[in-house]
Amino acid sequence: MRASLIQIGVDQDESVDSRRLRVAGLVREQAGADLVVLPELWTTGAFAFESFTAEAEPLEGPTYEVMAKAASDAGVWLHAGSIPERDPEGPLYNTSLVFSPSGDLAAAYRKIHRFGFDKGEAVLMGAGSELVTLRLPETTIGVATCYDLRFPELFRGLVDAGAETFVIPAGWPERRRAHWTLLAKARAVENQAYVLACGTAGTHAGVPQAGHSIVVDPWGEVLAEAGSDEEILTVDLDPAKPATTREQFPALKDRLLGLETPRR
Ligand SMILES: NC(=O)CCC(=O)C(=O)O
Repeated sequence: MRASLIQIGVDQDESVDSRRLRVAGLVREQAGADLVVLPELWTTGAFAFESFTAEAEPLEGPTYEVMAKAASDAGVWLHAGSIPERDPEGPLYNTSLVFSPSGDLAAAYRKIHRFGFDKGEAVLMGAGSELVTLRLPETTIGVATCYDLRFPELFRGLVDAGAETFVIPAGWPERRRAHWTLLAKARAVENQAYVLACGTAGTHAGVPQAGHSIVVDPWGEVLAEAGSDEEILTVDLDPAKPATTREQFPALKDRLLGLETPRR
C-alpha cells in the first residue's frame, strides 16, 4: 500500500484560491499511490484564527469540489486534510474530508479536541463528538486531527472500532516539534498501528510550522520523516503489519481498564 503525505507550505502571501489549485495539482501528481494525505486547515493555516470565519465554507464548498475532482483524476483515496466548516445550523468545525478514488465523500471527521485553551480554535470552533474509522481496500484507517494526538484514549477508541492505520493531519508549531515526533511514535507503539501524520511547512499568523511529517510503523520504527520545508513523503506500507505485530506481541490483549467487558 503506497501512501503519499503532502506537507504543504502555508504562507499568507499565497491566496486561498491559488493554494487550492496548486494543492489539487500536487494530488494529481500522486496518481499510482493508494492513499494521499494533506494537513490540517491548509487553506487558512491552523493558527490564522482571524481568517477562520472569513474562509469558513460549507462541507460541500470550494475545497470539497476541488479535492473530490483531484481524488478522482488521480484515482486515489484522498484524506484532504481539514477545512474550517461552516455548519448552517451550528458553529464552525475543524472538519476533515476523506474522498474515495471515484471522488465521493467517504468520511468526514469533526476534530474533537480543539486547541488554544480559552483562545483561538477552542473558542471559535465547536467540538466534534464522533470517532471516525473507514475501511479502505487494504487497511482500516482511524482519523484524528493535530491536538487530538495528545489524547491517547481517542486512539484506543479508534483501535476498538477496528483502526490499523491512524491518519493525522496537523498544523503543529515548530516550538513543540519534539512533542510531535514523540507522540506520533507513542501512538504507533501503544496501539500497534501505523501512524501517518502530515503537518504543514512555512509560517502563518507569525507561527513557524514544524513540518516533519512522519510515518511510523506498528513497532515504532520511523519509515519516513520530512524536513521543515514543503515536501512530499512517499512510503510503501505492508497492510498486514498491524495484525502480525498484534499477534506476535499481543499487548493489546492484556488491557484491563477502559473496556466494557474486562478481559480478565
Ligand atoms: N492545531 C493544533 O491542534 C495545534 C496543536 C499544538 O500546537 C499542540 O498540541 O502543541
